[in-house]
Amino acid sequence: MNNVAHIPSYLSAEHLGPWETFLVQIDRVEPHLSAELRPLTPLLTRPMRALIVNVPIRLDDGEMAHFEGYRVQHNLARGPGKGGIRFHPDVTLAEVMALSAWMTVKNAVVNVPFGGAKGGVRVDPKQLSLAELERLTRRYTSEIHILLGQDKDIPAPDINTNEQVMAWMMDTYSMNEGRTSMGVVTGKPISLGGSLGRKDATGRGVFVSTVEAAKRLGMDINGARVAVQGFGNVGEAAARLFAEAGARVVALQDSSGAIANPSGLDVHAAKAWRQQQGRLSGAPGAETIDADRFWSVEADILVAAAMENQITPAVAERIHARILVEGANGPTTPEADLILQERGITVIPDVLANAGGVTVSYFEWVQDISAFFWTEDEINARLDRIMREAFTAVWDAARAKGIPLRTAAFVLGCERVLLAHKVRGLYP
Ligand SMILES: NC(=O)C1=CN([C@@H]2O[C@H](COP(=O)(O)OP(=O)(O)OC[C@H]3O[C@@H](n4cnc5c(N)ncnc54)[C@H](OP(=O)(O)O)[C@@H]3O)[C@@H](O)[C@H]2O)C=CC1
Ligand SMILES: O=C(O)CCC(=O)C(=O)O
Repeated sequence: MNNVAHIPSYLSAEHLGPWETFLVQIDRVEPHLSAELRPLTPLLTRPMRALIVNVPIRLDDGEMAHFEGYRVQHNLARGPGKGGIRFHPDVTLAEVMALSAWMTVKNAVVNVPFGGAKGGVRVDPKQLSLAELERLTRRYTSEIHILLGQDKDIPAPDINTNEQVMAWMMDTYSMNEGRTSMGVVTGKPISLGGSLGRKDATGRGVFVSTVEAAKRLGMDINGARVAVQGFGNVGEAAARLFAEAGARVVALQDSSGAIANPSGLDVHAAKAWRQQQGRLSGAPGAETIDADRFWSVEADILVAAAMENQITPAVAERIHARILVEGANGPTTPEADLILQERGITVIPDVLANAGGVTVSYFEWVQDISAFFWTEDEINARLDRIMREAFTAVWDAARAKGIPLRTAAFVLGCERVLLAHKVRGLYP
């Protein structure tokens, strides 16, 4: 069956966006699923639940503003919903559906006991004051309250949301419940039941999975040239960890533009500059380059840690790197994926490469529920082990079957999800 042919009635064909990418990925993986589980594939091509909410807030000047928000639970077969909350002007239902579906696959790839969910509000948070952002977060949390709970659906940070936003979400949920619920949100501040290691966890997972790939490809991380798109939670931590391991970070990009230095950038100085100026471009010790030139920079490893659909066919033709690591969700279009494959570029797919964040979110949830907290060394050691094991399982399956890492990761994740459905049994 061609899953792309299946479009839910609430999405128009023109507005499929990243959901179409997900459906193409499912089309590509379906022939490789076991004969026993393949007939259940349609369960993955429809989200289980999608809630659309209006988020009205009073702005500081007394005017009312309305924002559209979403929480989608794609699949709950393996456990409560888990996935981040995005505040961005381009958020759509189709995007949140895709992000929730990638969470389903990702959570299964690293075998954490969660289903897939994701949420978002179509808003440019850079235009809001801190007080407006807090009102928006609290109202959105109240509107999606009916879906939330530590055993139902557990949000976390994503683009433009951080520890403070998670603290407001946890507080709003707790106020509405009349009790303090630590485990309802992860990525919280340490002072509020957050976990050591969560802040860097996604970047750390990106780093660990790249080290594993480099080992198998005979590439030394020490001295390797690395370019990173996105310098937020994921990209900054990844760039820092690569630099600490002796790699040369030769280019960085945020939404303001790109900076490059073939001899290596000072990641700490770039971070300090961005904190002061609110942008990367113009950072000292680097050449500010055209955003499009970023993709042609001579690098061995390219980390995409910004948004979806960044690696288009035109970009895929120009990439120099031997390894593309998807720190972001859905950065590569399905057409570009085929070009990268033909060009022999190893793509470490999002559902594996960026799974470090949700893995430490799982640790945070376990710590909150058991009210017993671990050391950072324990957390990092457990994270590294889970990432290495997941990478090895995906790499070995890809080599054994002669398929790309993305397809192998999807086979692993989708089969775990479909097996849960099969064992639970479908309603007659
Ligand atoms: N946070 C997490 O734990 C996880 C995040 N991810 C994924 O990683 C990606 C990044 O998330 P996260 O780091 O949390 O988000 P942040 O909001 O912390 O950072 C996003 C970064 O991407 C940059 N960016 C946005 N749009 C563009 C663009 N068009 N071109 C270049 N750079 C751009 C932003 O620049 P600027 O600040 O200038 O706007 C910022 O530097 C997303 O795809 C997210 O879904 C995946 C797993 C877990
Ligand atoms: O930490 C989490 O629960 C989810 C993080 C996330 O949104 C993602 O992995 O894309």
